[in-house]
Amino acid sequence: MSRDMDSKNTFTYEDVEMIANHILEKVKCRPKLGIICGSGLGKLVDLVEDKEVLPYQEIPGFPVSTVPGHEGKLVFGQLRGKSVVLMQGRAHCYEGYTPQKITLPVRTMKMMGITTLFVTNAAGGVNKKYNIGDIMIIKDHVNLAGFAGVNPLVGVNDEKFGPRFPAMSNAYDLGLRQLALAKAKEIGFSDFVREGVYSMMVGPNFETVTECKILSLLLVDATGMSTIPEVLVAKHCGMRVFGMSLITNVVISEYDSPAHANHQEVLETGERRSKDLQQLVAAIVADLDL
Ligand SMILES: O=P(O)(O)O[C@@H]1C[C@H](O)[C@@H](CO)O1
Ligand SMILES: Nc1nc2[nH]cnc2c(=O)[nH]1
Repeated sequence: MSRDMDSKNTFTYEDVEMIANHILEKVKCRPKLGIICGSGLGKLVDLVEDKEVLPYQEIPGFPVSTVPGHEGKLVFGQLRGKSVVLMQGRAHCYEGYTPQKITLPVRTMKMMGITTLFVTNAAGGVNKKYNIGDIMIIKDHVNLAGFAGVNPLVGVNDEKFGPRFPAMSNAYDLGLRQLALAKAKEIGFSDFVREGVYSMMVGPNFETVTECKILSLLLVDATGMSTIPEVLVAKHCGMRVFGMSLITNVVISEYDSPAHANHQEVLETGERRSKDLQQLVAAIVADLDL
């Protein structure tokens, strides 16, 4: 397929179909479950057996992540007896990509037959009860980037993807949230697994103190720089969505505090919690009906 796809910022239905077919020609696996791994969470691929790996550079049009903690590989294989594809790393708008480009992999997964999407991310804890290392099951989001016009669904709408005005009141599937909470209890994780609201600003800077105070007033529990564009596109094309944030740091909400957020802490918390995240994801996937 032509590499012209790489310079595109928006993709037609036919473009996405071509990219999906290109991938399916290269791998044997035919998954129904897709998992996007957030910053420092790429070790989730350790759960996968019979791996088939495609670097994003080899997939026409796919944005390549430039951020440490995002490998940039599509990993197919078996996870607890289920066929799965993991995105080991994602691209973000703050890297200079359009919202349509960072969500191309989601539409491509849909076209490859994925019906359920798990999205994960590293996030800063806004809720004062949250601790570093907590896992938050996402029950809803506040699309702050969307308030500023950053939304992958802006533009011409092709009904073959989904409706012009998609509902988002049920973005994070209730059944999957209940399954995740039940599994967390079963494996003894209830003390650090919570349910809450995620928000996204484009980044790449972390929040100011006043921004953190505003997030708290907006009922946000954890904040990051990703996930929401992917969820909007996944819901638009009819996928079932489940989301999880690892609380890698707590946001700074006191003026004149000497503490500050940094990406190293984000990666270190991801590393420290990677086994727990693997255990929880494996337990959920084992009982998932696809
Ligand atoms: O890809 P995610 O949302 O997990 O990454 C978060 C947001 C930034 O990319 C990075 C900041 O440390 O972590
Ligand atoms: N915006 C934002 N993104 C994050 N990703 C990980 N931690 C944070 C944070 O504190 N703020």
